[in-house]
Amino acid sequence: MYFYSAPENFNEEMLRGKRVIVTGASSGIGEQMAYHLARMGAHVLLTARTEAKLQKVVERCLELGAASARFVSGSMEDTAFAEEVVKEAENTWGGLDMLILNHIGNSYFNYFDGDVDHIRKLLETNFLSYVAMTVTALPMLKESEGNIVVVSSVAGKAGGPFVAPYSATKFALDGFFSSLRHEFIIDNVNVSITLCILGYIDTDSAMRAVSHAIKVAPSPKEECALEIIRSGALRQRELHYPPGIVSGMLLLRGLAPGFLDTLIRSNVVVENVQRAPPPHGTRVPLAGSPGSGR
Ligand SMILES: NC(=O)C1=CN([C@@H]2O[C@H](COP(=O)(O)OP(=O)(O)OC[C@H]3O[C@@H](n4cnc5c(N)ncnc54)[C@H](OP(=O)(O)O)[C@@H]3O)[C@@H](O)[C@H]2O)C=CC1
Ligand SMILES: C[C@H](CCC(=O)NCCS(=O)(=O)O)[C@H]1CC[C@H]2[C@@H]3C(=O)C[C@@H]4C[C@H](O)CC[C@]4(C)[C@H]3CC[C@]12C
Repeated sequence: MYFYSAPENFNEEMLRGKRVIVTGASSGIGEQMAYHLARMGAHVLLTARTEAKLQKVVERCLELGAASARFVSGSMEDTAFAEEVVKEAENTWGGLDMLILNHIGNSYFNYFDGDVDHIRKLLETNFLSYVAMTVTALPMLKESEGNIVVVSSVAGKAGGPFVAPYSATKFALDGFFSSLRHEFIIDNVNVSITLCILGYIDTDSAMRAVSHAIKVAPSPKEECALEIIRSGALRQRELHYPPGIVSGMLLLRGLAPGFLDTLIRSNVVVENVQRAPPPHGTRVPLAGSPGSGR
């Protein structure tokens, strides 16, 4: 069986009255998802660290027609906070229909600097908190036959330069959630898992981090956010956005991985990626300098 009772066509009415958690909702794609869901008449529970931003997003959601909108602020570095957010949904709504896991912690677009603690911390934020929220939400999602939506990246399917810590956390999501999806199907658990494989999107933080060094044009965050909600509601296995570019990359990954690697590197202006000087006597460079042939 491919997937239980997946609807074929998306209709915004599908989200009316649904109870949805969106993480990383104070900016970027998460903020845009909150606005789409509000317009569709959903109940939204939003989370991120910055209370002042969340307050504004909640106000806008109410203006746009959300059935209800509230927020909980805190850091996903702490899995106890991740669980707390889901419990807030349980206490407020008594159930949950859709869990959208979207937040990421700060990282860098540069040569891997050898900082193992940064990877550990990023795994807590970008991966373990996703697992913790899923575990706590599962009884409610089973009850509602709901949806888990996991926002990932092409960097979680194919390695590229300068995103080693980030890429590791996104690959971890694929491994975990793809395995869990099998178990749900084997056990007839009617909870869908949608893994969203995104290319470069024009959010402020992504543009700040990479616009000086990436040759391809970013895709619009508003459309991206709508496609994520749509694919979750349709219970799709994976979303590829923007579709042509991402699906093409994944096809090449199977057919000609070496060629895909060359293509990925050719889209990066390596000269514009400045190697940060290591703090005095602490870090050893792990790769040759740009142009040294490594
Ligand atoms: N933009 C892009 O080009 C791409 C993005 N993606 C994926 O899309 C998703 C959204 O990315 P994007 O919108 O660009 O990112 P943004 O930086 O715009 O948003 C990140 C969100 O996460 C929150 N956040 C940051 N740190 C923490 C933390 N420690 N605990 C809890 N929340 C935190 C931020 O709010 P606050 O600071 O208030 O906590 C913010 O709401 C991510 O999963 C990303 O990997 C995938 C591919 C490409
Ligand atoms: C570097 C980003 C990590 C998140 C972050 O820390 N943002 C704040 C930076 S700021 O302090 O300056 O504001 C990455 C988040 C999304 C990444 C992009 C992505 O996932 C798609 C492409 C994957 C490819 O392998 C490399 C290029 C990407 C556009 C990639 C670039 C790094 C991110 C923007």
